[in-house]
Amino acid sequence: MNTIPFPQDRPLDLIAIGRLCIDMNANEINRPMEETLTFTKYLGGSPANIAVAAARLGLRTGFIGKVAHDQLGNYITGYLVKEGIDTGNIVVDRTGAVTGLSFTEIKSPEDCSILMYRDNVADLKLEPKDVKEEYIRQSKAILISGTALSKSPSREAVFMALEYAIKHDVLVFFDVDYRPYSWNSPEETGIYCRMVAEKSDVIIAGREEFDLMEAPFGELKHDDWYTAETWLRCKAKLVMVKHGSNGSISFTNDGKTFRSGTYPTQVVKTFGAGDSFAGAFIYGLFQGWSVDRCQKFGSAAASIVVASHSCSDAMPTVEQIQAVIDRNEN
Ligand SMILES: Nc1ncnc2c1ncn2[C@@H]1O[C@H](COP(=O)(O)OP(=O)(O)O)[C@@H](O)[C@H]1O
Ligand SMILES: O=C(O)C[C@@H](O)[C@H](O)C(=O)COP(=O)(O)O
Repeated sequence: MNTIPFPQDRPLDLIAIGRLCIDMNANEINRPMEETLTFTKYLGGSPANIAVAAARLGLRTGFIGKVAHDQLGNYITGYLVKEGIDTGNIVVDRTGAVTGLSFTEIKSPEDCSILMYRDNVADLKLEPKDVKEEYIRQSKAILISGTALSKSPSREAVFMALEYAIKHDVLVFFDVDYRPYSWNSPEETGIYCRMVAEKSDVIIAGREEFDLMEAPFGELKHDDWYTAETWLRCKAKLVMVKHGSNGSISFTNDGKTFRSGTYPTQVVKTFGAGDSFAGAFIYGLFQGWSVDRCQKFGSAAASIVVASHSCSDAMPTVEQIQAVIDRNEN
């Protein structure tokens, strides 16, 4: 039996919901932002990156989101169409909201940061009425990105999607994707993310992100086993804790634990690791692979993306990921 039992006979594998943005990645790497002169534009936003990763690997992927009514909004939708992602449920904002921008600073391979411009962004204007029950029931799984919970009406739209997913046995992936800039306080983040995590089938997050959700449960434990126990007691079938360059550890509701290290690579920048990891990991679960194998596959995908300049554009194919695994096993 598969670790994760997906519903069968649905035209779509995965629908991502949330942020559709632009990454402006510094061309002059190993310099602070103040001295960076030029940037290259890419599709960005964590769920958008994961959707691209999944589609490149062959999953039938769709998206629920809102884009600005301008050239950047057109660019985003056009990019997704080129990747074979269904954009029929991406709505164009008519309130004058703008596209979220992420300017990346690559000071060194270990020292990277992101400067986000996210005031009045179109993605957070997604409304409950933009989320169609009929669309969600056509998919085997949805992917919720935590940042979409940071403001209304996007927050309510996500809860709507979550309820439709549960009603139609659509599997729920939750990637916490904590971006402090989007939230009023860590407490607010913890409360809303916890409400989704409690109803999710697979939770993917870093140590700090789990800590945010676990804070009100008592003294913070910063402990992966405590995390597993907390969330597997709810609805989760699988809990994935990411530890950056130290790899990841996952726990399943049949009591198993899996660890993965990382694949050696020439790191250009650190961001994009999580999204490529999630996309490839999710793909593996769809193939019915063991969690162990999915985790390695995710890790190999991340090693390719951290060695590249972009996130979305660099998402690898199955063959490219397999080549990394083979190279390191021989
Ligand atoms: N420097 C690195 N080299 C190779 N693989 C990496 C590196 N950093 C992260 N990874 C891989 O990507 C996964 C997710 O990375 P992480 O940094 O935890 O996510 P996020 O980008 O969401 O913070 C890790 O578990 C690991 O497999
Ligand atoms: O999510 C964003 O808005 C920015 C991303 O597009 C960016 O490339 C990034 O930070 C990727 O995140 P990660 O995979 O969690 O490192």
